[in-house]
Amino acid sequence: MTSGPRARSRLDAVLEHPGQTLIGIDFDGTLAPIVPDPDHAHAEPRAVAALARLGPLLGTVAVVTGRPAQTAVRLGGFRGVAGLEHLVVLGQYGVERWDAATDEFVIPPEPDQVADLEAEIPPLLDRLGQGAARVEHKGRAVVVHTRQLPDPDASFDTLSGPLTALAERHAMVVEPGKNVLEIRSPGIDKGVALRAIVAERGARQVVFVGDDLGDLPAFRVVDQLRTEGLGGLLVCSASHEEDALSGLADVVVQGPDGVATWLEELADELEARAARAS
Ligand SMILES: O=P(O)(O)OC[C@H]1O[C@H](O[C@H]2O[C@H](CO)[C@@H](O)[C@H](O)[C@H]2O)[C@H](O)[C@@H](O)[C@@H]1O
Repeated sequence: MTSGPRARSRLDAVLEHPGQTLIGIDFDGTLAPIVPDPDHAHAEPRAVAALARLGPLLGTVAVVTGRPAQTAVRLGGFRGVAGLEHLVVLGQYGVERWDAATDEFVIPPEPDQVADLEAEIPPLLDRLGQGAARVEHKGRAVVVHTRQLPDPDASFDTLSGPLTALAERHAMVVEPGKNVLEIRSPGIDKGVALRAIVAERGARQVVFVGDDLGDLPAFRVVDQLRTEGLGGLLVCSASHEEDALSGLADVVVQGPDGVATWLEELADELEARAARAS
């Protein structure tokens, strides 16, 4: 399940105090396999089933994603799953929230500057010869996808500078990801979101599972929380596309399939301990 004695002792702390543990998990590339069309992504069923086993055993299970909360709930199929009655989904990097317990969404109003910025994107893409790039509208953010273009990496490089300049003119920032450039408001990221829910839940152990650059702030916060006396375990969903997280992680698994297996093994071990204790 883990690699090395340090990772093992960090996992042991989780196993010994599951009720004080919060697990935060990313969606795309971690719970859901990467697919060309973002509307066709779906959570790996084995991973959802494993989370449903972990739900009653852990203090908190939270999906922390760049997706709008409503999209993540729909694509994840999280509503009404036995075992996930207390799941929390933090969407748009923590700006939005869904609580399974109440089935309520908290979705703040969209920033005014998004519509103005969006209007400038199609002519900019055309000028750069990238008019076929897919534009994903997320209400409070806009994502330009290059995965479906003939040369995704070259298109990403072509668009990176001009989209960053456009974002800056509208007081927004660019969040790069796997063949995506996402333009959104500054001020909140997955680290801020994770720290807030850890404090809200009074968690003493934090596990975070992620795969992409947008997960780095959460990885850094877990590191900081360790220096503040909490337990922390970092799991990387590795891929050939992004390597920024693997060197920081305690556990490296191969993509959403590996994540699902790791979650199943965690559930197996926690259920075995609970059975021994009863
Ligand atoms: O925080 P996450 O849950 O990882 O969401 C981040 C972005 O993920 C989505 O894009 C990624 O997944 C797509 C579907 O598999 C894929 O086509 C794309 O290339 C990936 O980068 C999503 O579309 C974005 O809105 C999210 O910001």
